[in-house]
Amino acid sequence: MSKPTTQSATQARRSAIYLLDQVLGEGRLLPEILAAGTLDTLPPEERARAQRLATQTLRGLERADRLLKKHLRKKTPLMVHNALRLGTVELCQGAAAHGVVNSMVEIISKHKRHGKLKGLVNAVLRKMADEGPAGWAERRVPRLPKWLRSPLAQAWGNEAMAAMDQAHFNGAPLDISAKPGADLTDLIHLNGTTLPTGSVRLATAGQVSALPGFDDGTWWVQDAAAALPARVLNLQPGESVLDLCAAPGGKTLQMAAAGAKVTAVDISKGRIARLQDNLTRTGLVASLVVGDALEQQGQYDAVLLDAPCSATGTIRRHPDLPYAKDGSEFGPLIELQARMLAHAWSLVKPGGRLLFCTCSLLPDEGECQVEEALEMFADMTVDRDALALPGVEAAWITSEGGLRLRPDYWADRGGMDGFYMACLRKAA
Ligand SMILES: C[S@@+](CC[C@H](N)C(=O)[O-])C[C@H]1O[C@@H](n2cnc3c(N)ncnc32)[C@H](O)[C@@H]1O
Repeated sequence: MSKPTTQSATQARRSAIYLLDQVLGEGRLLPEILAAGTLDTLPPEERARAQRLATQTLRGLERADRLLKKHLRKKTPLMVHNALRLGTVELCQGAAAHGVVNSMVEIISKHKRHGKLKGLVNAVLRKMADEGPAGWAERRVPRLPKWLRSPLAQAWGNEAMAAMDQAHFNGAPLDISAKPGADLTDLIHLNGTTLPTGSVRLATAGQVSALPGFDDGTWWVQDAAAALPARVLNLQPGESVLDLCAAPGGKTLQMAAAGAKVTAVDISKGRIARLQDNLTRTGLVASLVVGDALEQQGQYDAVLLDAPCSATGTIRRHPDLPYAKDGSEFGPLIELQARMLAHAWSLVKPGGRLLFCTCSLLPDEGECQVEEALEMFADMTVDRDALALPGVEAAWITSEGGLRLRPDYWADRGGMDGFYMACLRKAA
């Protein structure tokens, strides 16, 4: 990556502050802000840099606020506070002081309403340049906001919660799934390793589309945990499978690559278009449907339901989530998941199977859903044998027979997304 000019570095910082304002002030998620085309006028490198800076700041937000606290006696406008937070995180993570301070002072001085606070920004960031880096290392690992940390600590215990905080702070490497038999030697030579479950992990990736094999469509980006539901389902060539809530399609690609006849359904037209792009690039085939999972009909050898959920398992990649959300939508989501699971069950042929999964850390969106379904449907059993896969550890298997994955697992390998899955068999 080339070194940005002073002007483009300042523009990336200005955009990063805007992203932070939107997440922390308006409760919007980063992907939603970016999908609205807000940063589309920036050159791709600047856009990527703005995104990276905002993400880094959200991961370190609690530390930055603790360091800034003693220098901010009065309430500071959010935009100025976010500039200070970003500046603090950059300075504490090794950026050159003059670049960061000059940039932030320029951004604030040109701001219509807050221009008069440029002196404050200058003074505080100069102090941060002096004391910040040492103070940074001494502060505790940033914790999730209480509204989310409390239920997770209650579910998994304080020790696990601390390990999950660490995993969220560390962020996530890039994981790759490939077509069966694909040769990924070039990726492995780059700086990749093969994980025990078969995914390939790159410690540092840079621009994904520039990596070897991307243009040939031999692989796609997919977290190692997210790659397990399709492996557990273990489709055989020619089997019919309904992929509910399918986009952008990591699991669709796996199932199509296994030779199954895949029908992929998603309610979002835009996300189905991304799924189509992924199929085109990889040369794989699936029938795509824009529609509501609850309205699908038919009978399939297998159904995979990746139900909409809190996405709390993906905070390593999406540190905006705990700040943009407040948990108020969890109740309706849990209720929707139960309805979807019941409907999906009606679409499974006798003798077939349903793979239920969510990228959530909340038992209400995983273990509890399956326990309740098992009570409700007399013809449903859990297929524990389906979990006997390379790399799946016995300790991850739950009492009801599902697979619980958490971001603190594989800590020495770089973690994994939080996920829950269970393979449910219908009586023949
Ligand atoms: C967790 S994501 C799916 C990820 C996907 N399975 C994959 O592997 O790439 C959840 C998806 O559910 C879709 N969705 C939400 N409500 C839906 C509904 N009622 N019917 C169908 N899809 C829905 C969303 O548009 C979103 O794409």
